[in-house]
Amino acid sequence: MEGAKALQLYHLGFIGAGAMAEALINGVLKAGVFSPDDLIASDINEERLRHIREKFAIHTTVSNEEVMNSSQAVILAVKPQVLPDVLTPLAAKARPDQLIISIAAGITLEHLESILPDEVAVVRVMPNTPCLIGEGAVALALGRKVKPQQRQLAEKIFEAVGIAYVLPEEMMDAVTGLSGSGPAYIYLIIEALSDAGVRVGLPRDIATALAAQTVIGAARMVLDTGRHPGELKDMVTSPGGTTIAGLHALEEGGVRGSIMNAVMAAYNRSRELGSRKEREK
Ligand SMILES: NC(=O)C1=CN([C@@H]2O[C@H](COP(=O)(O)OP(=O)(O)OC[C@H]3O[C@@H](n4cnc5c(N)ncnc54)[C@H](O)[C@@H]3O)[C@@H](O)[C@H]2O)C=CC1
Ligand SMILES: O=C(O)[C@@H]1CCC=N1
Repeated sequence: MEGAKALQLYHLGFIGAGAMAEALINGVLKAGVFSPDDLIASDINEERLRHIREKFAIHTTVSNEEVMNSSQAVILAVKPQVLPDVLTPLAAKARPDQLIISIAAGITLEHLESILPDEVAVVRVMPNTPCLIGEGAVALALGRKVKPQQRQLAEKIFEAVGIAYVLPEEMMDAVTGLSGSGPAYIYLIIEALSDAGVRVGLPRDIATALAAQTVIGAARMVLDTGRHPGELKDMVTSPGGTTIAGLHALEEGGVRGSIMNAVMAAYNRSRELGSRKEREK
């Protein structure tokens, strides 16, 4: 262990220190819910651990077992394809006073509970990368053994990094298709808007800034006014004006259908990842 607190529990441990773990570590530290001394992370990739240690000054280790043994709550942040193999050898170390949180797309509570000892509490969570800056959209599904205090802990972690809803597990694949994968769809749209700006003569940096701020502004209008997106769209759209010409082009391009297809495709893939046979492909 590098810089460990002997015999003391960490509040939160991460098994897998990749992109999503990094977003969550940054988010909880930035929100001030935990300090670096409260956190520990493990990974098989020592380069990742060095990066995480240098960026956040948290404790790191190559031993997943150490994270399991020393943390009050453990976030399983490895890929769904390897999660069962990572968790199985650690399962016997899990304790009833601990909370196990999986952020792996597709992996069901039933599957996680079947690996862990009977009395251990599990929460399945679908975060997204904007948790990095406290703007995440997160859904939590509670396992059978989760006590009120453990639910509070899970909510505290994820409310610190964005908006967090406790939902029935049946909705988790849908959440994955929408908000879990969704940032990537929006980046693609921002990139396309920026390209379009360059195509009509704007400098790249200005085009990207205008595109990104337009997405932020439009999203804030939806959340802050509570108005239907269609009504807000109509507010932009003058009769015979520029916007309706642009909207017509989007409708001709089938953008609504494409976006719905994207969410459906990610939803279906999340369901596939939940099935053992498909994960092994
Ligand atoms: N990236 C995203 O936007 C989101 C990811 N997720 C979920 O988060 C999980 C992690 O995804 P990412 O961070 O994107 O992947 P990633 O590939 O960036 O991170 C996974 C990390 O796990 C490590 N790892 C692999 N085998 C290990 C082992 N045996 N023990 C310890 N560490 C090991 C890898 O070295 C890597 O650093 C996945 O299950 C994914 O479904 C959920 C929501 C959003
Ligand atoms: O692409 C993936 O599988 C992960 C899960 C949701 C977002 N990224």
